[in-house]
Amino acid sequence: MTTRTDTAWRHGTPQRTAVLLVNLGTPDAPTAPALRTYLAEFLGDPRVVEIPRAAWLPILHGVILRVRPAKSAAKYASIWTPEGSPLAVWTRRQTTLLQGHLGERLGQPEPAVLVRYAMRYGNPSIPSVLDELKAQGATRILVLPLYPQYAGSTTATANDKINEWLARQRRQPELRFVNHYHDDPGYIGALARRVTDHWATQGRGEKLVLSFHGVPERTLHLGDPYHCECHVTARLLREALGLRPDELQVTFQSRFGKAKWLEPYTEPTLIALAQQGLKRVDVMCPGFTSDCLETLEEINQEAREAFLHAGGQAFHYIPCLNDQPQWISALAALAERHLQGWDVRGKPAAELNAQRERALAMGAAD
Ligand SMILES: C=CC1=C(C)c2cc3[nH]c(cc4nc(cc5[nH]c(cc1n2)c(C)c5CCC(=O)O)C(CCC(=O)O)=C4C)c(C)c3C=C
Ligand SMILES: [Fe+2]
Ligand SMILES: [Fe+2]
Repeated sequence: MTTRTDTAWRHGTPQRTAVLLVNLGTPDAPTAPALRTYLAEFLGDPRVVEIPRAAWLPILHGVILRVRPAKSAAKYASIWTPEGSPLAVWTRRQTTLLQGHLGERLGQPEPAVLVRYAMRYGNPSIPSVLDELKAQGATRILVLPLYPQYAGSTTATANDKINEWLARQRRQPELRFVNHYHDDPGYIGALARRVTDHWATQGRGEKLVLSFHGVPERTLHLGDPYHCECHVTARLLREALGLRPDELQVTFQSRFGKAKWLEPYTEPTLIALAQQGLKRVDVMCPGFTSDCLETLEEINQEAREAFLHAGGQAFHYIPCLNDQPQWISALAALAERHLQGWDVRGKPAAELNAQRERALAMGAAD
């Protein structure tokens, strides 16, 4: 329902631009009750589990939410930090760094562009952050998901949540959505730098495995571009590193449920490589822009153990982009390119206000 009164902005309010970083979200604590709340929201999303509600909700509430929270909580406990869940810690840090970077690049001490983050599931929620941005006078919002590859189960559902909020506003901000940046040279360059920095200090493995989060294979046939975008990222990264096709392999992790997901699966591939005599593997997860449960526990703990148990001798995990300076620069450049049409660059807030006041004085605007 539309809000009856909507007086966040008065006549003559200057344009204020914001960048909203959107990430998946994470539980508030590594405990079974916190996991139950988080998983109920996440797995109750029809964009994530595309099974008719009448069939899925009894399974979710009857079986999954009874068993999975405690198991997942134990996994989260193994990666939790004093500052909280790694996904939340890195997302906060990326937000702070991007705010500094954009302020600096746009040449203003007082940020003309506000940078905030919101989580699709859990906290801070998308509607709460949008309310806050609106109250701070953000009349234009650039939505930048922290997912380089587009998927219905990540990018689209975040956009849906934003549009749900928009539908409740009497006076709507202008919105712009970045769909994907899987082939962005800044993103690819930051990934390549991550790998070459690792090789410079740790030497190089016989193969570089790129493990992306999986999705049901069915979504590929239904037209979701995710699979293709993961492969484009991998090819561009391979070219940037000057590797032969056989020196790099794409795999998909985190299968959920019984259906077929994108193949090849990460852990069985690593086991097969070890069994074929591969001694050292380097593993990286380019689809995750922050280290999180799926990289720190599933890859760096579980997959490592499986590879070593199958006869591999060295497993090198290359961390996600996190707060790497090249990555923050790439994000800033990406945001700036999308902000260009909004004419923010080089126009400090003070100048925009002065322009507005001149126009008002001349009676050219209300
Ligand atoms: C990066 C892209 C991601 C896609 C695509 C994605 C699809 C997807 N995920 C699930 C189920 C789960 N994922 C879980 C954790 C999780 N997933 C992503 C990213 C993508 N998921 C991240 C970054 C994380 C980690 C969050 C963190 O807190 O660190 C979980 C929760 C953990 C668990 O209980 O295993 C589930 C469940 C499905 C079903 C799906 C596509 C349909
Ligand atoms: Fe996931
Ligand atoms: Fe997982």
